[in-house]
Amino acid sequence: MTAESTGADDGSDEALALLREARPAAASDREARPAAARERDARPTGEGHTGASPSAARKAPRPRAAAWADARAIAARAGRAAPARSHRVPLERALGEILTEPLTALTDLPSFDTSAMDGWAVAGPGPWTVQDGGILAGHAASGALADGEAVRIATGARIPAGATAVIRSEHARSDEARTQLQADRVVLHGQDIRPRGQECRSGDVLLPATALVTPAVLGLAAAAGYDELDTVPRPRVEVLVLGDELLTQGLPHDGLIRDALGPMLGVWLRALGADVIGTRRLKDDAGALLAAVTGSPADVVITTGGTASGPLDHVHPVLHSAGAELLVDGVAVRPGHPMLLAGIGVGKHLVGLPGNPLAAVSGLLTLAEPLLCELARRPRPAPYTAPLRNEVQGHPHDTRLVPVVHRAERVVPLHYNGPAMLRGIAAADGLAVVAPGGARAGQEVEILDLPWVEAGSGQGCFT
Ligand SMILES: Nc1nc2c(c(=O)[nH]1)N[C@H]1C(S)=C(S)[C@@H](COP(=O)(O)OP(=O)(O)OC[C@H]3O[C@@H](n4cnc5c(N)ncnc54)[C@H](O)[C@@H]3O)O[C@H]1N2
Ligand code: MOO
Repeated sequence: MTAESTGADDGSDEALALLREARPAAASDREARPAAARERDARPTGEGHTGASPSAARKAPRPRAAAWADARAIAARAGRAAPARSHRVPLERALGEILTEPLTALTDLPSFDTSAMDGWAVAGPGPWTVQDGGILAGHAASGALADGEAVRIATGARIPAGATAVIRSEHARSDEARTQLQADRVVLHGQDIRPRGQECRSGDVLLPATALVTPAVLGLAAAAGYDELDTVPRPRVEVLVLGDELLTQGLPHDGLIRDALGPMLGVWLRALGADVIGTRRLKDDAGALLAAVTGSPADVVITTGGTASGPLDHVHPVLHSAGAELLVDGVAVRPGHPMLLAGIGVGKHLVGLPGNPLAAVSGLLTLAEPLLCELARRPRPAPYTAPLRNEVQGHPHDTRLVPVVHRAERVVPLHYNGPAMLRGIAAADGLAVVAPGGARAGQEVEILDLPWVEAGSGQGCFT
């Protein structure tokens, strides 16, 4: 490995480091492990869960991991295959959702002939006799103008019947008595009048169904008379954070560690367009997990941890008990290879993210992102590539996802990209997809943008 290359963090580096140290596990190390972990090792196999035995799940041969691109395609297909849904929501709740009905104008726009400028409405050629008063925006129709008459008018006000043009205040002069008006320049017929229906006629299709509701679409919908819109609801997501070893505050102690995923995933999922209905922390208890999974009202349940084959890794046996269909069971990607995707009912899915935090991010972007995007019927961001500034060492047969930051037309692979680390991804603005075998400096690699730095996909930040 060159000084600038980044290692294949498939766990082998950590394993080699341990071997090199050749240090027998000290009794104090063993004792420092959480009581729950000691208990879980001591527990007879199969205890503490309902349904299929974890040991059976452990011993059953696992199917071959899906290739990374195949796993994403399967997740996307699962989302597309879910039954189409639509709801009617007030405008302000529709932002970031996809229209299920065309946006058809409910009115002409403008809905009346409108003054485009502050000035005078005039009828026929000048000079004009100025009428008393004036017409302001929001006022009902005023009296008609006869040829040779003018009246003060504000931008946005209704053009009186008979008016043939608007003259801007700065382009005309009235006499001292303010009864006669003279134009400073040629007055063109219809100038500075926005005619009714200039932008659209009632019934015109302004946007097709499938359009993304952006802030501008909300403005257009309001202008065109809408109070509510028919859209694809955001997929409802519930996050279940598993692990007896997790603390929700304070410093790590006695083998317990802070939960890094609970604070991260809910907001990340919202940035991916999900309606996160809750984040629950569960102990390593198969019964509790089964109840949480089968009782969840969410369209997508996201679990963290428990995907591997340790004694308290309950996700597989619980899915078996729940009669789930495993669509992806392991992905040839580092980190994150134990990630999984299962169908848990009509239109309902579970994404099992591995517990190691960067591995969980990998699962989020590999499986949850395409699934959620398709469930919400949102367009997938177009894939793009960027050249690497530095060589990245590859995994022999798995894809690697490596945190990178864009710098001067290139992407710089970041250190601290081990499966249990968040330091690299916290400084990153994307993940480079490095094919098995690695990539040279200068080589183009696919980049997965992080949702808050996404540019050009039209979905904005934290929608
Ligand atoms: N025999 C094998 N063991 C493991 C394999 C394997 O292939 N064979 N794969 C390793 C890999 S890779 C990963 S990733 C993990 C996945 O494990 P689980 O999904 O079962 O997750 P846990 O065992 O519950 O946790 C793993 C690790 O992550 C920490 N963790 C869990 N949740 C959180 C959280 N919310 N915040 C911060 N850290 C968390 C946990 O304490 C563990 O250190 O399995 C390997 N083992
Ligand atoms: O590397 Mo594991 O794949 O930590 O998820």
